[in-house]
Amino acid sequence: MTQFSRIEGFIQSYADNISKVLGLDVTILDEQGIRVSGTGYYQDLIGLPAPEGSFFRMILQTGQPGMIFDMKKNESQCMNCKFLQQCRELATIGFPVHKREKTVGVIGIIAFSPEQKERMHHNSEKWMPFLQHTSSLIEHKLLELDAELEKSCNIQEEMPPAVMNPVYFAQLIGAETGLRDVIAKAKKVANSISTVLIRGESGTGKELLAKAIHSESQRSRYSFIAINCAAIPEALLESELFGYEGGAFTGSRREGKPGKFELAHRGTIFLDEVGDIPLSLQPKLLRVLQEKTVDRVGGIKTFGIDVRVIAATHRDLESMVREGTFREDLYYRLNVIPLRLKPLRERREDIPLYLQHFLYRYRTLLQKSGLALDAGLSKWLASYEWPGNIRQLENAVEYMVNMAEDTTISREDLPEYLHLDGCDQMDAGYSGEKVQGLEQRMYQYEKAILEQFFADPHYCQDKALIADTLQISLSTLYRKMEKYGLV
Ligand SMILES: Nc1ncnc2c1ncn2[C@@H]1O[C@H](COP(=O)(O)OP(=O)(O)OP(=O)(O)O)[C@@H](O)[C@H]1O
Repeated sequence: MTQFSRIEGFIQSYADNISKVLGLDVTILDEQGIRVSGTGYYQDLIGLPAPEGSFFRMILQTGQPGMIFDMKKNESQCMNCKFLQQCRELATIGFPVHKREKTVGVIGIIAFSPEQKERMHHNSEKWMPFLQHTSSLIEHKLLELDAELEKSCNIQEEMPPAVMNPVYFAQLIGAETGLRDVIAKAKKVANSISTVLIRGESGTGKELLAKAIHSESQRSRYSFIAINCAAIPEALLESELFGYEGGAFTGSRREGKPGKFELAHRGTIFLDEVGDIPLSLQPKLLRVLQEKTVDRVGGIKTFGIDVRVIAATHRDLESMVREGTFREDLYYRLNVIPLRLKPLRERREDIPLYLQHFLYRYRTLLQKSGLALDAGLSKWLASYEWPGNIRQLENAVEYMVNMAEDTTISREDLPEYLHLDGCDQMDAGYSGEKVQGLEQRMYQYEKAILEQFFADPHYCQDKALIADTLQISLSTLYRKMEKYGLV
């Protein structure tokens, strides 16, 4: 979307009026060469790009007005036009629209009949200043719009930024080991405006990484606003994200309420569980991401926002796009900088670091400073699959520190579910062999089967064949690939 799309109605009324006054067809293009308004023949072409190499595109490039009084003879200006053979125009005048010295559009008037062509020929000297005047009016309208947007931004600027303890990349456990690559990428894009999409299972540290990106960016003195799209009922999510005006719906505050996007102005918004955003809201989110403006629910004003977007999901968005539950255009808009956080089972070297980190934290918090982990238990914990990832590991350590009665945390102090998951088979002397529960064994087994297929040259390029052979649907295959890190 360009600046013209925000004043579409205004521009179309100009096109209609010029057409009436001059008795010719009118078309107006935006800076990308998209027809934003048109009369007569051009009405049906609104929203479509002008042909590559066409006369109006040339005006966009040069920023100079131009006329062609005989399209058939003046082939030099039309020679590169991809539409030349089908063109029915007889004569045309094109005038650029500038904004602060930059060419941001073109107004064109077109003759289709010999009589119109004749009139254009005779009146061109009078019509040029007229077109220039129209162009200035459009520029004026665009500048007015900028000022309005700026004003709405300034109002937001007066809001105090939300307080958040900064998180630095170096503080993240695994920054030098299992997370080194992803953190290196995150550092590179910390100051960019591009949208980041963090993928990873639940509890892998997506929100923490988002906070670190914000903390190490130039936006860090403004707000980091997080919203969990899965946790808010569909009926409320729209007003939470985009805000509402007073009286927008029953029970709403009289003075209205800014949405998370407005609150994040100049800062960062973290759209957690973005894969759970309902289809009905996806077009509005896409519009906000593209146009960087927000319309509150029940409002008529548009707020300009300057927000860095970081989204996260544990969902297989590609499958969702294929199944039609997630819009493809929104997916591409979000997935500009993809970052993937590996689950703990794929970076086992980090598990002892997390164990030590959380042990230290809870020993201190619970004032049990002398507490240590039994060596055998420590090895077993390092070999465990941790389906809930870091959150689960932290939770287990907190539980154990609470339960421990003497200076060593032992098997008896483990949460119940870990007993069920195989730790009871651990010898007192611990053999060092990994002991796994049924769920973990199934996991390894399924992963190994898929890895075999992807290592086989006969199958590896043909996912449909793999899905057929395993008698599962293609979307199930994609889900499993995501789960086992085979994408
Ligand atoms: N690299 C890390 N170093 C230290 N602590 C971490 C790290 N990653 C995650 N944690 C901790 O693990 C817990 C879960 O992290 P976080 O909430 O960021 O995960 P998430 O992937 O966003 O989870 P969900 O998808 O369920 O929302 C938090 O307590 C967080 O502080």
